Amino acid sequence: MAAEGRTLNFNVGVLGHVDSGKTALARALSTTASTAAFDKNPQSRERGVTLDLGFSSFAAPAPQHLRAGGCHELQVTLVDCPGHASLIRTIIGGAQIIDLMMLVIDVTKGMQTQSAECLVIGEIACQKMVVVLNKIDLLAEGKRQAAIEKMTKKMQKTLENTKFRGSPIISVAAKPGGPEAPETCATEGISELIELLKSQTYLPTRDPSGPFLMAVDHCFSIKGQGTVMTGTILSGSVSLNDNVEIPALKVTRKVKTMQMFHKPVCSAMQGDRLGLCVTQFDPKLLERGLVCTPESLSTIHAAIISLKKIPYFRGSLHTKAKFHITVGHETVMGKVTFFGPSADNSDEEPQENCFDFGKEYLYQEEYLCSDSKSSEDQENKQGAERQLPKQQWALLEFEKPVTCPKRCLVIGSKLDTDIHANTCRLAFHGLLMEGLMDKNYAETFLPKLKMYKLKHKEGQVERGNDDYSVIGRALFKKETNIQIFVGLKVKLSTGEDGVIEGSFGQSGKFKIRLPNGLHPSTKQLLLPSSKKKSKTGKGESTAREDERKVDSEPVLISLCFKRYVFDPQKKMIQS
Ligand SMILES: Nc1nc2c(ncn2[C@@H]2O[C@H](COP(=O)(O)OP(=O)(O)OP(=O)(O)O)[C@@H](O)[C@H]2O)c(=O)[nH]1
Ligand SMILES: [Mg+2]
Repeated sequence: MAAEGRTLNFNVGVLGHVDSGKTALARALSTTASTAAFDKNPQSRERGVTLDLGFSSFAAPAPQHLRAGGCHELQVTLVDCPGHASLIRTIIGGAQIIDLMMLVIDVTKGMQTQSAECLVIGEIACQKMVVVLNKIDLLAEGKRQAAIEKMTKKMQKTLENTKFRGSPIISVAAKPGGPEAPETCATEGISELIELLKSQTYLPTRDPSGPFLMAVDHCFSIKGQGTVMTGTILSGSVSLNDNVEIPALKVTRKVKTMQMFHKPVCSAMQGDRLGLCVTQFDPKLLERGLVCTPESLSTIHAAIISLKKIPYFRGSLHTKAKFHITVGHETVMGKVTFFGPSADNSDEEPQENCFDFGKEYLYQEEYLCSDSKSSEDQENKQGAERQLPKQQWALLEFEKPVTCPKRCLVIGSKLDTDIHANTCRLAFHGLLMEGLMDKNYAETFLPKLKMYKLKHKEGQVERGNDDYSVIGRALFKKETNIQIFVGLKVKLSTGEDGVIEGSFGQSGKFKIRLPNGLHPSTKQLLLPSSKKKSKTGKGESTAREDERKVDSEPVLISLCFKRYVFDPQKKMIQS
């Protein structure tokens, strides 16, 4: 192997709006490539392992810039992404394996809803992109060049605000004449695209450490040998005789043989496309799925993620709302609870790698973002109090358990949105910080999550009782058990600090003890006669107004406390 150099498997995702010609393009690429002159090795033409629908590949001698890195053969695996709902899963599933994304645009239509969604996914999951303007044969002959240039400019502008600014844009006709045209009809621009793809390849960082995880896209059995799973290694590495687990079937099997590029190998690692032959199991039970180091995946019922809203998502993100949540390779419905740093930690720098259970967190009714405000407004000093936290989290509670790797990518979307509604269905993306494996997490785990709500109640002083106590009202409902509030501190709008001493008579009234007594001025305010005294005025209108103000403005009582959302005792806490 060493003498002939390495073969690099480079994974290219083919994404785009429905009918933009992704499948046609993948087909044109693999056909053109395999019949092209550079494919001298007859062995590399034939397909050793049957590739599942959506996967195709072509081989080529490695371009010069890869040779320097010790790689002599290049295999490009095209991951042709199918329709909408499954698209999101496929991409997230392959997020770690797609080294480059081809965004296919129907040149007669330009950016469409799903093209935009693909761009969003690309921004989350991919590093590099090539835009392919397809169907140029549909442009009127005489105006073709001008139309291509116009669309190219438009696309450049679209990419301007993304991390793909300046990505190459190329125009092709993958299937000139459309579905009715004979298969032999000559394609346009495909060889140029292959050259472009080759020039865009790079030596991806592949990490053999950590648990082995492979996304299986095809599974079949070979008589007398075992069951073969083909797929792409998402993380870690695997060697002959390793035990691997198929979590969906809850079985463990031994690796008997392995093949890469039709050749037997003893080990393989992240990014490789592999055929893995293990001791027999019924291949029908696993069409697509995962195979991994035993017990390296966990099945979780809920999760804590760190997340960001996808700016193109027009809806708001409300606590208690339900989303389709893609966790690793599975998509389930889940309920979301948003939270952010506590008031004292709001300035803290984001922690991407861990979630600190020692800290306190502030419950949020919704994800906080600057959407509705202009960015100018945000910079404005006046907007300082609305300053956004640097990091926000969510608790996800799944309708059914999901099996996923640690730290996997999480995407929340509204897949039930009408696909013709022309809106981005992807709502947020994040990283799994903590998976909750216990089915009874609500009792066993959530109480450890110190997420609190700040509560503020306001009432009024009805009258003074004596120099050291007043009677309050309107702070509680009639039926509230005031007993549980006894001992809590309150503050009067006139400045005095007090403590709730107990209920007073019926109808929710209560007594407040003021350890430092009432201010003389407050006493004056609360005098029952103060209302009547006001008729003695000397005609000064301002004085009268003042008095009227006094009459109409009662002394307010404010009660502030915090309560941990998951505290089973619902204790009220004051600092
Ligand atoms: N005229 C013309 N038609 C094309 C071209 N490429 C694809 N088509 C046609 O466009 C239609 C859609 O092509 P597909 O390759 O199935 O598109 P897709 O993007 O894979 O579609 P989905 O997988 O359903 O999202 C088919 O009828 C193709 O024949 C092209 O270059 N020119
Ligand atoms: Mg297709």
